[in-house]
Amino acid sequence: MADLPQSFDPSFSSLWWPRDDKPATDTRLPSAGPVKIAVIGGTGLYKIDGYVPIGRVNPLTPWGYPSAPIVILEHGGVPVAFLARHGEHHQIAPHEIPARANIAALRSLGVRSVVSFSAVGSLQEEVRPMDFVVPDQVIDRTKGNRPFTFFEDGLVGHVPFADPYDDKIAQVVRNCAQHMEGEGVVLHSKGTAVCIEGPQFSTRAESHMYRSWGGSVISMSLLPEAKLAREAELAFQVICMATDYDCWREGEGDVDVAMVMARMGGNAENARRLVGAVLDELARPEHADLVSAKHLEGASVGAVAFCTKPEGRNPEALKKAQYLFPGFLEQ
Ligand SMILES: CSC[C@H]1O[C@H](OP(=O)(O)O)[C@H](O)[C@@H]1O
Ligand SMILES: Nc1ncnc2[nH]cnc12
Repeated sequence: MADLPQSFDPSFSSLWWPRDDKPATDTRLPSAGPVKIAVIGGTGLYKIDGYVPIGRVNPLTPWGYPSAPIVILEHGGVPVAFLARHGEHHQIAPHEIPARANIAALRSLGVRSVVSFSAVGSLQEEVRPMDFVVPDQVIDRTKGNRPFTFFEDGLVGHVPFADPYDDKIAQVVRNCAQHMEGEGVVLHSKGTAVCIEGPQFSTRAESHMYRSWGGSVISMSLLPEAKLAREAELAFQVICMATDYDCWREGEGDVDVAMVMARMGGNAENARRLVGAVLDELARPEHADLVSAKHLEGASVGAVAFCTKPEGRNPEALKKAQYLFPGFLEQ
């Protein structure tokens, strides 16, 4: 059996077994302690340079397996978990992403802060392809087909979501990008993201409508990851990279996959450098509380405890929630 981190709850040890039932012999978990920081990579970001892979884990959560085995990377003694949102071969469509398993699996490893990465269309002239955007708002245009909450089936919880992303992580990203301005990194420090259902791109009428709503960028993967991270008390921020002007801009080709891939490829180096700089910064001791998401601790327990009375709580739903929060609402 693989070495487990000190903080790891042994009752979940059997979950550290790869999907194909092969022993996790390639898993050497970090000596530096629990893995607190994770990166979720989207289109075009399938690895992070400068980090050494030291293990792969594939936890079976009450919501199934994550999109891909989670790769544990290490750099300067700091462990980071990396998860490919669309699977290792980009074989999972946005509406098929097992977002609950992804977030739950990361949390089960000790992760408390997540930097997510998304390829997006630009809805504003000034957000040029290759620019980065750190959104502070999101408009949900998914169709309710995707699982978007951990609290259901006899356990109700309503967490605040007025500010869907984590401004403390966003500030770290902004500072890092500022230092990289002369090196071709252009970052817009705020913005409203629109998350559509996909997998088809938008119609021209929709694209114009999203612009009129004040949307800055558009993607298919910004939600429900963020909602679930909030419920799981993880500090979560998405970094977007514009790859196209969707289909609203006259004289510009309408978005297609080849365009997205080409622009991601063209700017992949900057994306990796930005993510690397953010991780290095987050690893500094002054960000220890942020990385541990101390500012979110207890929010979900409260959100449920005030809602569903003890006699109405479904034991099965409670057991699932206890995977996220061991001891959750135990009498
Ligand atoms: C391959 S184009 C559409 C695809 O790109 C974005 O992916 P991600 O956000 O994971 O980087 C978009 O959301 C779609 O999934
Ligand atoms: N125009 C677009 N719409 C939705 N998702 C995208 N990902 C990249 N470009 C996109």
